[in-house]
Amino acid sequence: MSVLRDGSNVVSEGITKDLVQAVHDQEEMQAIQAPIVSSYNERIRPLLDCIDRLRNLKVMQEGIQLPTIVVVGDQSSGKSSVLESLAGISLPRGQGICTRVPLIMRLQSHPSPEPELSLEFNGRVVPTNEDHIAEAISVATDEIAGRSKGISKVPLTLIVKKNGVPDLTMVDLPGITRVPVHGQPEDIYEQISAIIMEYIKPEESIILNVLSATVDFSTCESIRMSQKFDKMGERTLAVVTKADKSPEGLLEKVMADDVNIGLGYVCVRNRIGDESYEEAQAVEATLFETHPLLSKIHKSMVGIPVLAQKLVQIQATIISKCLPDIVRKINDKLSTSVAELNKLPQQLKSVPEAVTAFMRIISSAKESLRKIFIRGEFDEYPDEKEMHCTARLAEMLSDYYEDLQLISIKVEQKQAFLEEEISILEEAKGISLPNFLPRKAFRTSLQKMVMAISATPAGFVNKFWEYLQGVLVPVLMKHSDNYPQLQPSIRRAAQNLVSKKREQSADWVSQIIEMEKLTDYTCNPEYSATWHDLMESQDRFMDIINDRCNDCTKSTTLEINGIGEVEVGHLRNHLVVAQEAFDLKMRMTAYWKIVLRRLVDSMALHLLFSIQNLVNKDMETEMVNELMGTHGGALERMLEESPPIAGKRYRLNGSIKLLRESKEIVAEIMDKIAAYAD
Ligand SMILES: Nc1nc2c(ncn2[C@@H]2O[C@H](COP(=O)(O)OP(=O)(O)OP(=O)(O)O)[C@@H](O)[C@H]2O)c(=O)[nH]1
Repeated sequence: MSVLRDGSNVVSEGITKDLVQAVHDQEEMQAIQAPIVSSYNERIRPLLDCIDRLRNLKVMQEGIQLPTIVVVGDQSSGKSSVLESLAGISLPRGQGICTRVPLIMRLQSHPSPEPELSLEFNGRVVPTNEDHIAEAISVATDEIAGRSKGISKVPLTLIVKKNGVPDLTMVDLPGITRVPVHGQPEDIYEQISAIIMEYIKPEESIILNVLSATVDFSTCESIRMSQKFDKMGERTLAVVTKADKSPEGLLEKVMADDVNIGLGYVCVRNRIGDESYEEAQAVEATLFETHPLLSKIHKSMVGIPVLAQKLVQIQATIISKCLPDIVRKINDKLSTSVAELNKLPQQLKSVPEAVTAFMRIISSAKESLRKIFIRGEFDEYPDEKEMHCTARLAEMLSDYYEDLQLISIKVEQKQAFLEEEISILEEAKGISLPNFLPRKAFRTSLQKMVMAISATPAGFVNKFWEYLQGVLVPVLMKHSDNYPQLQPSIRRAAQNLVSKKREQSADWVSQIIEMEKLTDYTCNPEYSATWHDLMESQDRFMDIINDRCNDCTKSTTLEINGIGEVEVGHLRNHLVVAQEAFDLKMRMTAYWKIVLRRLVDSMALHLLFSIQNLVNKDMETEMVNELMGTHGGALERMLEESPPIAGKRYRLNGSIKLLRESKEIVAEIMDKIAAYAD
């Protein structure tokens, strides 16, 4: 049984299952000395061309991954030498880092005996030839990544059209090194890792892991890295180079498969020094046939021709497997981009068009504001609690009522029971009948209470308008999203409007406070009812302070309905005014309830009225004045498309063009596949 079979036990499903099967089928082929060019190539050539054309179009920029054979390996493991052997050309080779940019190598079998080589990078095509290719790659690398030893993720494409090469596209990546050599940036490892990961992460990538026979595979960085994304090695094929240098134990190493290589191992001996490719091929073939140790390795696992055959097979399988998905993704992305483009605001060409667009912003914003401020519908902002305005406003009003009550209680608790009332009555004394509660005393008491809470309504009004601004501005911004050039003016208009409204509310509140101070009136029958209830405790009160009850010596506390328990013992020194003071206190208590409710009720009506006016009338006027008034010029600004929208339109048009071209390319190949199937 071959190592390949052992190694593939772990593979179970999906693309990788097909891949492993493909490799098995090939293993069964008797023609181990596979001709690099075969009729098989002619079948996969169109598939490969299609993928290469998509790669050239840069369809990957649109997030569409293409099946790619990615060559990874530790530094100097022999990656470039393997590619050279496959392509039969010279690449920059040597000790230390040679590959400094991703090198996309497209090998194409070509009928003419004259090879054609060219490099594509930075939008240019540079023709070259076999004698100068290594030098041309070094020059292009310097141009992309600079002359020092730095690296770059900008790829360089090498097209090799040559008689006898396999139809293959592979990406050679910089070798992994942990220690920066002279002239390399300190973070070279991180930079190289980032590039490698970007290429090997997609499920569509086949990892060609180049391992030197001279090292322990489990210590290779490239194995560690490929296992991060392909833990079971299901899409990893290992090429073991330098078999000639380290033949001892190689068979055992690949048989043991300690590093989980699902797609199997191929051991090779690359060209060395000045050998020609023909010489190198012959030396390799002899080595694996005659070497006492290497000849024991199964023939399906040795030599560059076997590697070429395997890669061609794997590539064909992965491409045909991925193609339907690529077609679907291209179609999906195309319809998403077209829909996004259609959603962009229409490019305005004239002032009437700009006026219409402006009026549309106002009316759509108004409708949203009516929903959230007035009708309490928050379907546009289901999860943003702050935007559920009617509920928040109701909460704010109930907090406001509680605040007013708390302040009133604190004022009452400042002095002992009736002490305040007694002092007011003392000062309100005049030449008049006794036992006749002077109106002046009631007014004084009322004014003191009103003064104590007077700052609260003003504070509440500020808090409310601040909240309203926090809702109004985002709603307006959302509706004017397509015209960012208008947004500063719209924001300013909204802020000005809220300031004006806040001032109006502040004036209204101070008037309300003044009115409450001036007049003590209510038509609410609850006032009299409450006063009567409270006065029911008066007799008991008088008994306690006159010491006329049995238990009065023991306890001088009195329970009053609606007020609670109060200490009255200190009032025995004020027997003359105590009764009047009690009456004054109870009248004030009953009336104050009415005052507080009136303050909250009228605040609610005032605010809702203000909101209605703001949404229905004032907002439009303010916007028109701000945007079209003397400092406006908004309509002219609307005619110039904003840079972000123009940028988005440009980007979407670019994507759509690219995706349409891609769609045509894949449509062609799908037709061909359908023709084959027939
Ligand atoms: N003896 C022998 N030497 C080899 C073999 N393969 C590669 N080499 C030598 O190993 C050295 C490194 O090979 P490269 O192909 O440059 O390695 P690389 O992985 O591309 O190097 P970087 O891109 O710099 O990471 C070169 O001197 C090659 O000639 C082989 O099979 N046998």
